[in-house]
Amino acid sequence: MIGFPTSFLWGAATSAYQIEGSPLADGAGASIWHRFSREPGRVVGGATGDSACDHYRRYREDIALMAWLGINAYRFSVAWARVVPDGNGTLNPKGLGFYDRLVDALLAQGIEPMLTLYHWDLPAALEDRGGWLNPDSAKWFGDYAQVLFQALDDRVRLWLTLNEPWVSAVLGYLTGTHAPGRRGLREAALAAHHLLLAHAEAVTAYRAVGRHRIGIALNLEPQYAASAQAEDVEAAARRHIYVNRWFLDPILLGRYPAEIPQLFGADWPRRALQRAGLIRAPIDFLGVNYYSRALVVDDPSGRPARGRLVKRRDAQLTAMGWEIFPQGLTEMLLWIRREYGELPVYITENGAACNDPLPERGRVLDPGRARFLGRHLIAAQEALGRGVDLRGYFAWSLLDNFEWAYGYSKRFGLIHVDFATQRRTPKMSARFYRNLICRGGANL
Ligand SMILES: OC[C@@H]1[C@@H](O)[C@H](O)[C@@H](O)c2[nH]c(CCc3ccccc3)c[n+]21
Repeated sequence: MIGFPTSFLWGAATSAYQIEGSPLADGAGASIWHRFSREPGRVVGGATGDSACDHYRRYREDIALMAWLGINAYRFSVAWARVVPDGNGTLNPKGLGFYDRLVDALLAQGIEPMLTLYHWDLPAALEDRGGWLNPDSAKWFGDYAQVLFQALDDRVRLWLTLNEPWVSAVLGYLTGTHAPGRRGLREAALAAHHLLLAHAEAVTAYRAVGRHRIGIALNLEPQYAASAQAEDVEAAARRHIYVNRWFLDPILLGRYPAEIPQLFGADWPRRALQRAGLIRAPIDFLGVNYYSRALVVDDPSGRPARGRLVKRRDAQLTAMGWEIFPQGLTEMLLWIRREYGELPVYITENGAACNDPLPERGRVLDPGRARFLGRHLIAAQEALGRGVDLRGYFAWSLLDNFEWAYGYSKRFGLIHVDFATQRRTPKMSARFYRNLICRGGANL
């Protein structure tokens, strides 16, 4: 088993709305999650990101924790509405100033910033103009990206355009469980298309001014048939197109999978097919967010992929109910290489929600999370040994934080946060990860 390259990035990941708090401070505009979390019934316990981890004010303390952890990279996202409060127009220097200081403080600790331009928190003012359903959304995003390229490309060398556009489109516009909470197959397909055009707009803009590397972070999930029955095998194949290829193909091949218009039927935006070619703006690396696999049975009523998810009775699950399945990471990484060729890859998210005990005498014993990380790093090492050009791993998440519709009821952090006092307590898994990084991932 070969080890990890010495240049390997050992990181941790977060996102703006989930950790920053102070959503309207210093001239920031509201985001769709600021609005959505205030709508009754949308978030467990009626929680919002008003405080979250108070990272907007405590970022220096958190960077000191990153230094203690020994990570050499940190993935974070920029809140679009801090930098451009109405989404497309006047800049807010104070908003940009926060990220300027954050990047400098990271570099001062020898921590490589990986910046996600968009992690679901669209400016509310743009939602009022149709949001991702408006064909202008790609240009809005390109203009915003340009601002950040100008301001930070002298220090940020790893850029991500979007975090999981599939989730933005499906949970935001089909299931309605995420902001902006709309429900419609046609809207989801249209939003997805505009998100892809926005990604391409930003990559194209970067090619004109950027000196480093840009990619995108996708939630990728291997789909397994729950039985050998033909109808289950076909359902898993359909869901593979729906969850993985719907976005990978346009981004990396410049065309939608042929099966996608069939899955969406009359709800598929016809013009999308002609414009798919615009989406293939070559990227420098792919970000893979891996958590679990899906086990699929045929479900003729399931829209649009006509497949339903099941769990094995003996499956080990995280506190999210997701099956712990490390080999799926190896298989996904190998599949990407077979299907799309040699492309540098970073695991931009991997982690587990666990029912952690409360801190006791400054310790939080979360052996399940340490074991999850270890098993997935072994799976990553397996892929490396079989030729995958894996450049880094970002644990989700540095801190317990606002877990979207679950509010603060699900904890993914390496570091425990007491949201009442904002006290941070590194968990056992943080020490495990720290020790592992110290030895460069040897003897996993
Ligand atoms: O749910 C844990 C994390 C979120 O906190 C991140 O913001 C997000 O990037 C992220 N993506 C996934 C996997 C895809 C997914 C997203 C939302 C709900 C279910 C699955 C898991 N996570």
